[in-house]
Amino acid sequence: MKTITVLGATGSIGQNTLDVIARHPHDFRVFAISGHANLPLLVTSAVACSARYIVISNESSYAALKDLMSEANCHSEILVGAKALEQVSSAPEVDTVMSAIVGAAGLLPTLAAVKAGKRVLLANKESLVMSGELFMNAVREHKAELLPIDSEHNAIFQCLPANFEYAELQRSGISKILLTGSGGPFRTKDLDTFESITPDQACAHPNWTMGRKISVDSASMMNKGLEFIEAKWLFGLKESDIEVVIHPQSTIHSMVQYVDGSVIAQLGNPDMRTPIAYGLSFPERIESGVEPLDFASLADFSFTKPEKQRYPNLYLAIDACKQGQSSTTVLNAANEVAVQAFLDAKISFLDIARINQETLQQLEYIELDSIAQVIEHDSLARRIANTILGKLL
Ligand SMILES: NC(=O)C1=CN([C@@H]2O[C@H](COP(=O)(O)OP(=O)(O)OC[C@H]3O[C@@H](n4cnc5c(N)ncnc54)[C@H](OP(=O)(O)O)[C@@H]3O)[C@@H](O)[C@H]2O)C=CC1
Ligand SMILES: CC(=O)[C@@H](O)[C@H](O)COP(=O)(O)O
Ligand SMILES: [Mn+2]
Repeated sequence: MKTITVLGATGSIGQNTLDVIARHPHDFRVFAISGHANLPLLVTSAVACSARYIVISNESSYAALKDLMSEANCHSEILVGAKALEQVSSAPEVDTVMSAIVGAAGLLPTLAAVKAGKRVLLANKESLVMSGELFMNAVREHKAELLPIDSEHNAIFQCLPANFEYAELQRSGISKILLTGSGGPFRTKDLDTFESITPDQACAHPNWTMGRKISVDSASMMNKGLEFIEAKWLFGLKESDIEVVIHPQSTIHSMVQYVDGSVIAQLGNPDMRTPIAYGLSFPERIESGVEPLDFASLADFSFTKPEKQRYPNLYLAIDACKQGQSSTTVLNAANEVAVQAFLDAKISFLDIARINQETLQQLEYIELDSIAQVIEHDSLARRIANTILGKLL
């Protein structure tokens, strides 16, 4: 029996995680779940999975949560604040932590799980984008077990040889990592019409059902840029080892190309319960609730290169990755500010890349030698991005 904490339990990944866990009541028990604004779902989830602890970010939600809990006859214990997230991620009873808070807020609780040597199921790609080298050093130092949940990285993990050693592509005969992306809902949309894109249009992903922030990132392909950086740190890659390929059907979740001409791909229906189940049960396999692929009804597989003009955010991210940690931290922060402003209908879809680019230009590159410096630099980038945003309003 494994004991699990689910950070971000009210989100898309969090709910899929609880769904997989509920299918295996003899294998997994839930220790703690966390949520932020969606208190009703937090309470129904806590009742359904019998969570011992519920963690919320803000004291201001406490009274409303208490009321909802007594109405639902929910007996979980409430913990509040950033330190409580770290506490339930590092508690001795916990074996596995699902890191599924969206954005920079996920970094410290995920690191707490790493430092406690847990099995960490990493959906929160922002942790690696913000602090890749420091994060991976902590994984090694504390002997944590880091398993990728992001579908592409989970696919790559499945396609690598079992004896793959970090950064040793040549030794395993690997010539390239092929990172696939759908191209999002605007892959064929006339570029002249981009200024009028609405948040709901951007969130209507052709294949995946996800939270609104990552959905906007998929539409701009910033998601693939963040994943490029994530792949670099997870597997110890050079930028030249990674090629981004548009595959609109999202059936192939990524591939590894070998020097003998073989390409090993991981395929499946676009449903996050597959990588979640793999992370929970690794190295075993468990049932996840995902429908098997029906090859007879699959549409053609197609592949193209991502156009620079259509996806400027992807290329900003690849350039930032080449520059190093300071640039990817700045880009992530600027993008979080810009995407939120777009979702709040304050700026246009095209303004997201404008804010990202200008923030990167305004901040000098510095070495970030500690997590405290990463967080300080993230705050500085948010202030600059907000100033640029203010001029657009
Ligand atoms: N969805 C997907 O299929 C995939 C997601 N990912 C990554 O997984 C992570 C989660 O994505 P997704 O599930 O789609 O996102 P959602 O927006 O659906 O869920 C985000 C979760 O984080 C919580 N949250 C939001 N803000 C804060 C905060 N400031 N402090 C603490 N908790 C907070 C939310 O709580 P509440 O809802 O209660 O406000 C919710 O539980 C992201 O990093 C994303 O990039 C990666 C691959 C695929
Ligand atoms: C499900 C998942 O892993 C997402 O990150 C997905 O990759 C989004 O689709 P895009 O390929 O369009 O970014
Ligand atoms: Mn992904």
